[in-house]
Amino acid sequence: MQTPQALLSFENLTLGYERHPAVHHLQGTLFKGDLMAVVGPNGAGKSTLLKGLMNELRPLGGKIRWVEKRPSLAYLPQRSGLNLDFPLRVSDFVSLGHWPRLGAFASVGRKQRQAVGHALAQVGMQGFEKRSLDSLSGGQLQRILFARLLLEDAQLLLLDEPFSAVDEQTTADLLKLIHQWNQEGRTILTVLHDLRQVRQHFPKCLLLARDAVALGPTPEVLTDDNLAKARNMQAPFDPLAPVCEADLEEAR
Ligand SMILES: Nc1ncnc2c1ncn2[C@@H]1O[C@H](COP(=O)(O)OP(=O)(O)OP(=O)(O)O)[C@@H](O)[C@H]1O
Repeated sequence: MQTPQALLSFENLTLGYERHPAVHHLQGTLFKGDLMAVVGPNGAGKSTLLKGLMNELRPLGGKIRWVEKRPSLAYLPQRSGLNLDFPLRVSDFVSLGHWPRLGAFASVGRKQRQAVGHALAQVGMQGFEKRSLDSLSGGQLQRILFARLLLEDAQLLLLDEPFSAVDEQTTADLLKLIHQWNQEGRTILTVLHDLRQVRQHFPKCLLLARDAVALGPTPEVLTDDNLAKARNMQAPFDPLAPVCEADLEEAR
């Protein structure tokens, strides 16, 4: 078996908003080809961590160290953060997945149109090319978002609650795609709430409750003890709280 190669390390990483931390002093390594779930209570900092990886947030402290150069990244935001209620054609929307590699102003040729058709077929949405986004059901929309991810062809995939409000069959189909991407050597970080799903499909896990409770093989992370710790550590985000208690402690 090959020795796993590190993709990035979190070095005492603190992320937050207006100087108030939402993820504290995170340490750990993500390896190339990891299939990792990020779990924790509401407000634990899971989406914040993905935003940090996307460079949407600058660390308040510490850093993310990419071992080689930053790989290509694709991000699936939480559905609640998306406004897709406009009459864009499905095929035009999925075509946007070509942008990161071709640029926004490149013309879409026959090869790219075929790739759109192929991606739609892979998510079971062939024949939907001309439908408008605002006519789709929630599960169909999620399949379309996955089709766009397919075209992005990124090495690191960040998925924020990809199965929320999605039925069992759609979840099973999308999980299959995630496994396929992983078998192709891509690294996948997925925010999830369903621990049964995590145990069944994600060999590695990061349990967050603003601080990292544990990171490693899923059976070692999702223990009763760790889950109880996560529940106890979870404190509501307080905009009036000191900037970071751990930092204050260090300064004393
Ligand atoms: N733009 C923002 N400005 C200020 N605070 C924010 C902002 N976004 C998130 N927060 C706060 O940061 C904390 C972590 O939020 P985050 O969305 O990362 O949690 P989460 O673990 O993804 O939660 P959930 O499971 O509910 O989606 C929360 O207390 C949240 O209110």
